[in-house]
Amino acid sequence: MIATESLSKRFPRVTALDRLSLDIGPGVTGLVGANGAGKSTMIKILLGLSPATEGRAEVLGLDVATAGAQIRERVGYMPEHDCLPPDVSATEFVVHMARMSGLPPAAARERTADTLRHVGLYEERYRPMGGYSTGMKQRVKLAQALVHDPQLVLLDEPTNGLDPVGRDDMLGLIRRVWTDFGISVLVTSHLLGELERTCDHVVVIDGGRLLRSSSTSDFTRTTTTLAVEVTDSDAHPDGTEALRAALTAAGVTLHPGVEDGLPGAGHILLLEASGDETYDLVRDTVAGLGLGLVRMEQRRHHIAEVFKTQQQEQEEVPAR
Ligand SMILES: Nc1ncnc2c1ncn2[C@@H]1O[C@H](COP(=O)(O)OP(=O)(O)OP(=O)(O)O)[C@@H](O)[C@H]1O
Repeated sequence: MIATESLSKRFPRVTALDRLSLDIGPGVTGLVGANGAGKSTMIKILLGLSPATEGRAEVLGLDVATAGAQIRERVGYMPEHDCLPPDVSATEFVVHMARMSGLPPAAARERTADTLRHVGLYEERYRPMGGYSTGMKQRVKLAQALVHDPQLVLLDEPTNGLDPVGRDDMLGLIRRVWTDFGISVLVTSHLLGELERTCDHVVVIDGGRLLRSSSTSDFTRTTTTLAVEVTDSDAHPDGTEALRAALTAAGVTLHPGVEDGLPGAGHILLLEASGDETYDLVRDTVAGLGLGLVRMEQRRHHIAEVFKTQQQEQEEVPAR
């Protein structure tokens, strides 16, 4: 879908992208980085709106330097900032964008109604957009990116300004753009955690440089850490501590501290699972103590943890 080779963009004072080489396939891909990392610059280059200083990039097999107009016919774009005219309704605006993309009037109206319904805008779509909430505006911006049935959409910070519920809704919609319509997505965010559930692949950039590009499952691969939560009992008013003592005596390595568990149950113990025998040992120990087993699960990495580790490693490299 997208391939870049040693792509750089230098402004007089800042290098926004620094020799970035990427290969992004179909599905939902997250482009993540702190503010100023170069995400918007990358999107503008991919759309053929801003020339790269060096290197090359292809979108859907088309060269961004020479085929910008063809790329924009096949790619939808949701800009980061508010760009909606306040006096027109969502329907008028999205029909206009559909017509600009070359759809005939009847098809433009039909696609607009379908797309606005898909993003969850119903009666409100006839009201002027100036009175819309941020969430509604983000939905209109997403709708106009989808209305001409592109093969790929580039979404720049679509969850910006949304509260946690609005953010979850938007992430669900983005996921469905791929699963329901087969339209690939490149979505930028400065929040790593968001992308974990939404994306198949994550690209992390920092200061215009590639930190990591891999599938989300590689980021969140399972660890050898086992999380165990038990109930208390009359004989063991602190079931968690009783289990900790019994497992330590049985030679299991436990991580220090406990995490909060489910309301009404105990805390969560974290221990090293050397193999299946650890599972059996935990089960038998819990049963032997007469406690209830609430959970026993293998922990997964969170993307943010992996990212933190990488940053720490880089910071720990001694200066030469
Ligand atoms: N037209 C420009 N002229 C000069 N510098 C620019 C220009 N556009 C972007 N930059 C600089 O390039 C760097 C990358 O900016 P970019 O907007 O791509 O970052 P970003 O990751 O999208 O962050 P944000 O989410 O805050 O927009 C920043 O340091 C920015 O100040």
